[in-house]
Amino acid sequence: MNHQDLIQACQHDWNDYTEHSFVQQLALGELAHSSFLHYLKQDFLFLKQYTRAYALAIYKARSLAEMRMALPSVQALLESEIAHHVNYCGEWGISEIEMEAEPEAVGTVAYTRFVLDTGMSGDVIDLYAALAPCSIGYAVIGAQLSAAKSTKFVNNPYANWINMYAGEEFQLGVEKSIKNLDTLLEDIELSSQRGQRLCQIFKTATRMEVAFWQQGLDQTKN
Ligand SMILES: Cc1ncc(CO)c(N)n1
Ligand SMILES: Cc1ncsc1CCO
Repeated sequence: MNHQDLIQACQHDWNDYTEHSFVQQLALGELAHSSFLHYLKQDFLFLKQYTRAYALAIYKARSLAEMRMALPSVQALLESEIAHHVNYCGEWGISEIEMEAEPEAVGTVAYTRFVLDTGMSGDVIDLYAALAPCSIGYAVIGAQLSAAKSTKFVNNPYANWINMYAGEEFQLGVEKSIKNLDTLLEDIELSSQRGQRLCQIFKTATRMEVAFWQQGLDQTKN
């Protein structure tokens, strides 16, 4: 099996995730500031836990080659993506210290602890199945938004966000992660118990992504 099988096994949830109303409104620059700000602060907290999960992938690795697989992601998260969120929040008048002091929303706790628990109680492939919707989904969303004629890049306060996920650094990083995931999945039969379990994990994380967007939208104040 490969990563496409994981997506196809939850195609409906996958579409809800990658075409969510939060994303559509963001592309048009019509998303409420209150929604985006809540999302951005929660996503910062999400990324801290998510980086711990990538570090767990090094701990759970069975070989040096597998240990090396996770390192670029840890680095990209700490030095690039989280830094981007901190800068972004800075522009909106919020400091890193304030962001770290923000309480985690229930959807943030649920998603990150699901990923960490899957990795703690399972093996390294279970962990990668739980990590995968995050990186693959945002790469799909970034590419879709940057290709769509309807996306606004001028007078859109969220243009930076789109450019980051559509940008080469993120896209190439995810391409590499997908190659690694496909290597790990190569010898697993989709219809086997193991294959079905991985589909289940991937689907749960995808549903958590839908809830994460919704958590932002629910903060809409006019
Ligand atoms: C919730 C969530 N999923 C995926 C990404 C992509 O890294 C992110 N920043 N946040
Ligand atoms: C930077 C980054 N963000 C989520 S995953 C990842 C590493 C590439 O998969």
